[in-house]
Amino acid sequence: MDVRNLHHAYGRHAVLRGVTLRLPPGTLAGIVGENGAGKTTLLKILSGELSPDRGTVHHDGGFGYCPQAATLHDALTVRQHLEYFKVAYGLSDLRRAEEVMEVLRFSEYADERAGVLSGGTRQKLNLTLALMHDPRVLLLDEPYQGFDWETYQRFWDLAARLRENGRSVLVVSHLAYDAERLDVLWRLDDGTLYEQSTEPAA
Ligand SMILES: Nc1ncnc2c1ncn2[C@@H]1O[C@H](COP(=O)(O)OP(=O)(O)OP(=O)(O)O)[C@@H](O)[C@H]1O
Repeated sequence: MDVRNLHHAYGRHAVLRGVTLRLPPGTLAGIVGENGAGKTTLLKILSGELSPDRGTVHHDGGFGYCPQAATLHDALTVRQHLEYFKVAYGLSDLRRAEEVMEVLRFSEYADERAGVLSGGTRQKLNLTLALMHDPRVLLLDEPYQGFDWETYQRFWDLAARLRENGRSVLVVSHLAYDAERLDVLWRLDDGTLYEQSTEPAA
């Protein structure tokens, strides 16, 4: 994914003022920024949901987008969500979805309706839906929100595996999480990205 000089404003409020980044295959990258810094705006532009005022986004091949607010249908079960997305993605089976569910340990919820799931389990489903077609580029907005510690660790194992398989993963969060797991970390501040060290603090 190659992103050049993105600018975006809501009315007179300039949120992005020249964002440039490159995500080569096999990269695990992070963007942190305070509330309102423009992280979601940037992800919406990268995913194509929003057109930038200026700048370009190039990527070759499919991508998965895990938005901050889970877009689930409360009346449908977990399995029905998977079947729906299987058709939408044109997949022949649910093998990959089942693998992700195993890793995140929520296979036993397959027949539960989304409306009765806990926040963390909803987020697991949200993540599975973004990953089940094995996209080349993954855009994840606060992906571990509501996860307990063990699930949080499993999330990072999953991200590391994707990276080993040549996928590009971009994790966006307001927290300066475990930076040493990342190849590159940027801070979004005042509409621009600043590269941060990923070395553990001494
Ligand atoms: N549709 C919109 N119309 C007008 N202003 C908006 C709109 N969406 C976002 N904004 C404003 O743009 C700024 C950036 O919002 P954005 O949601 O991208 O930030 P964020 O970094 O994702 O924040 P958070 O960490 O709180 O989720 C905020 O000041 C927000 O109020």
